[in-house]
Amino acid sequence: MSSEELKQPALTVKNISKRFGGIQALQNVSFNINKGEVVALLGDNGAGKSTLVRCVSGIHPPDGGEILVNDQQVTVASPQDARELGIETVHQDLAVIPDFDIAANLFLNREILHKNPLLRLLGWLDNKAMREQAQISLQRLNSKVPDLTEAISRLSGGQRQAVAIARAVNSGADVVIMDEPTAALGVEQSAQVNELINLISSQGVAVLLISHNMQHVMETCDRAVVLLRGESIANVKISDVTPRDLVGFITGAQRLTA
Ligand SMILES: Nc1ncnc2c1ncn2[C@@H]1O[C@H](COP(=O)(O)OP(=O)(O)OP(=O)(O)O)[C@@H](O)[C@H]1O
Repeated sequence: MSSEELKQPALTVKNISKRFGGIQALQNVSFNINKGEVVALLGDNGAGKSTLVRCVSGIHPPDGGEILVNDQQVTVASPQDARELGIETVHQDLAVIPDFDIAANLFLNREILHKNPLLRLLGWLDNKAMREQAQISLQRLNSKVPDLTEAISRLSGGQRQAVAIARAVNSGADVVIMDEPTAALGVEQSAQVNELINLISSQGVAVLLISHNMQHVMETCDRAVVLLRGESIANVKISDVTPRDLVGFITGAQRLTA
């Protein structure tokens, strides 16, 4: 991807607002993520991060504002809409099915049907094709997972995370949103997930990362957007700030209007 293409916004949110009863969860939040950019979405508990992710991934309709994908205004009325628009979300619970094998999880909701027309009609799946493609997409992510027929329940946290990220990338997503991808992981597994994030961004995928871990943000992200009580109060390049600055924004001690 050329450096010009990398400057194009993959995802833009403009003046997104969302209220739940008496709580203004989001108030006119605006920012964009360029192709190949990794942007951290930061904020204290209750700041509005998950609500924003849910608006962008089609779970909550925003009360107002616009969402643009590749500079085109879109309506994201359901998670299916988000997927079709190239927005994939890796939620904290990962939504993997523990008893299914790796390949089956990679193709969840987009299974490849059997080549034989009669068997297709009966809903038979082409397991061989799914395993072959699963192998290719995990290799593309340099993921060290064991046998693809291994049940997800037998994988480590980092390997499950890799499968969930591979699934998102496998779908050809332009934007991948990750909710606390390393929260439950050890040091080595977190490093693996960081490598995956670097790799997919180098392939032009825009990444929005929710994290409470400032070291992870400093190592992995290009920019940070900070929410405070539903408002965006900072939009900064990581190379311009220290972890202390970020904590200052999160707690509201420092403010820098986006
Ligand atoms: N479905 C809902 N119904 C009512 N209030 C909600 C709902 N979802 C979120 N809220 C409220 O909106 C505000 C923002 O919540 P949100 O979950 O987006 O914050 P967050 O930044 O993701 O926090 P955390 O880091 O704790 O996950 C909070 O006050 C929360 O209680």
